[in-house]
Amino acid sequence: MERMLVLARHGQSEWNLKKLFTGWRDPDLTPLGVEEARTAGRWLKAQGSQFDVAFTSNLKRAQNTCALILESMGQSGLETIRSEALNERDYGDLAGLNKDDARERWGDAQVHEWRRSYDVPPPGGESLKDTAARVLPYYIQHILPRVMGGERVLVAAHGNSLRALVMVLDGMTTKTIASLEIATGIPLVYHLKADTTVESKLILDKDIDAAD
Ligand SMILES: O=C(O)[C@@H](CO)OP(=O)(O)O
Repeated sequence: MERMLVLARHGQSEWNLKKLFTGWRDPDLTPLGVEEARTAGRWLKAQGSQFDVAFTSNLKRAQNTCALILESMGQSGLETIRSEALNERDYGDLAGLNKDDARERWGDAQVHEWRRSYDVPPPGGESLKDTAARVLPYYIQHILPRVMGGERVLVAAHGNSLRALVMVLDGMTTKTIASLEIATGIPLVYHLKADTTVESKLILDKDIDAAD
């Protein structure tokens, strides 16, 4: 039985381009972000993947990425389930601020701690631990049963909501998670064992031949 789970961060958003903390704000993809999503779909198609169901967040950069991936795989209209549980971490009072300005104001170390530590929340926002506390129950209750039932599942979401998931799948610690970055538009292709742990992981980047 194929237990395939593909995690894809959205393509570049308008606020990624402007280097603004985004969180639950809802900017759209840039033209580059649209292209990244289409390319991800082409890569997945080139390696023979098809999906049975897709999950995405309540934010349009992830929803549009999901739709563009499916479109370039010839799978537009596939069942797609949206949930706020998969949203980006809430960046609280930092949302809308420029990341370079924040580093000047609070210092590199503090800003890095807010962005990448496990349990230090940004002011008024969610830590990765808080984010995991909503992503993981949703994964266990809604996504994992579909994967274990033999369906091929796409999850199009966000840097930090996916870090919460990868932390568990890859068995990372609260320390090693601090150095994990998830690139825009690069799908992570997992196959799971019958006990729900990871059998294989492939990072689908440009080394994969995906000529049109
Ligand atoms: O601003 C955000 O919402 C996220 C993702 O772009 O930023 P960071 O990488 O700093 O967690």
